[in-house]
Amino acid sequence: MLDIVSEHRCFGGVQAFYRHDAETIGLPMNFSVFHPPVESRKLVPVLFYLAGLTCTEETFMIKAGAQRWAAQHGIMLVAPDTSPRNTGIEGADKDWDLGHGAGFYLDATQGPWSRHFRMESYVVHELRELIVREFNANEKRIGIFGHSMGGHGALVLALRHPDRYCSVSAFAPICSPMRAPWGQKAFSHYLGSDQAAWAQYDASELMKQRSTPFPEGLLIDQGLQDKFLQEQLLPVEFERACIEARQPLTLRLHEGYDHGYYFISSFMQDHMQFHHGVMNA
Ligand SMILES: N[C@@H](CCC(=O)N[C@@H](CSC=O)C(=O)NCC(=O)O)C(=O)O
Repeated sequence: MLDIVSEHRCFGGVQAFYRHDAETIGLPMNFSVFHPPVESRKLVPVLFYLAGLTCTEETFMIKAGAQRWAAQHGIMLVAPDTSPRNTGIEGADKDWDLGHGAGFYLDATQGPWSRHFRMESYVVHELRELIVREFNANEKRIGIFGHSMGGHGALVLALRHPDRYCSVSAFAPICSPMRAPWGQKAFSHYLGSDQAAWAQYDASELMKQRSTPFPEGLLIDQGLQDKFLQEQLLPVEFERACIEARQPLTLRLHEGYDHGYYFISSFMQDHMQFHHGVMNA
C-alpha cells in the first residue's frame, strides 16, 4: 500500500511525499515525487534523482530548485531515500558515510547488510515499477541523475541497466569509488574484499568494459572548489574511461563552486534541458 505523507502545490504541479512497504528492502521506504502540471491521462517522462551521503528523499526537492524546470518541460521527478532506515543493524547510525544515509545504490552481499541494503534492486526495479503502476509515467522515457554518492549511483545503475534509462547526468559524482576512501569503506562492508565485485559498481571500470553505451552523451558538472574533488570524486578517471569506451562526455568544471546544493541549483536548468532533449531525441 502507498501512503501519502504530504502533498503541496508547487509550480502548478504537486510536490508529494510517500511511504510504502518495500519488498526488496524488507522495510518501509520513503520517496518523493514532483508531479508536473499536465493534461490528465497524458503519460509523462520520468527523471530519477539519487541524492548523496546523509541525504533523504526530501533533500533534493527542498534544495535543488528542480521543480520550476520540471514543470516547464513536463517531467516527473522521483527521489528515493538514500538507504534503508531503522534496520536495527549495529553501527548503522555510527558513521555518516556508512549505513543509514549511505546505501551506495548497490545490493550488499555481506552480512549484516545484505538483508536490507538492496538499493540497486529497489531503485531499478521495485520503485520504478511502482511509479509506472501508480502514476502517469511513460516507462519508455525514464532518465536518471544524481549528486556525489548519488552521481555514482546514477552512472553505475545506468551502465549496469542501460535498457532502463535513456538519459544520464551527474553533479560531482564519485567517479571511481574503488579508488576513493568513501567507496573503499562502503564496498569493503557491503561487498567484501573481492576487488572484482567492487569493479562491478565502479563507473570508471564499468565504462571501460562498454562501447559507447550512451550515444546521446553524458553530462557531468563539477565545482573546482569542491573539497572532495581530489580525494573522493576523481572525474579524470571517468573522463579517461569515456575516451577508451568512445563515450561522448560533457564534463564541465566550474571555477569557485563547492560540493553543495548552491552549486547543484546553479546548473539544474541545464540538466533538466539535457534530459528533456535526450528524452525527446
Ligand atoms: N557530514 C559530512 C558532509 C556530508 C555531505 O556533504 N553530504 C553531501 C553529499 S556528499 C556525497 O555523497 C550532501 O549532499 N549533503 C546534503 C546537503 O544538504 O548539502 C562532512 O562532515 O563533511
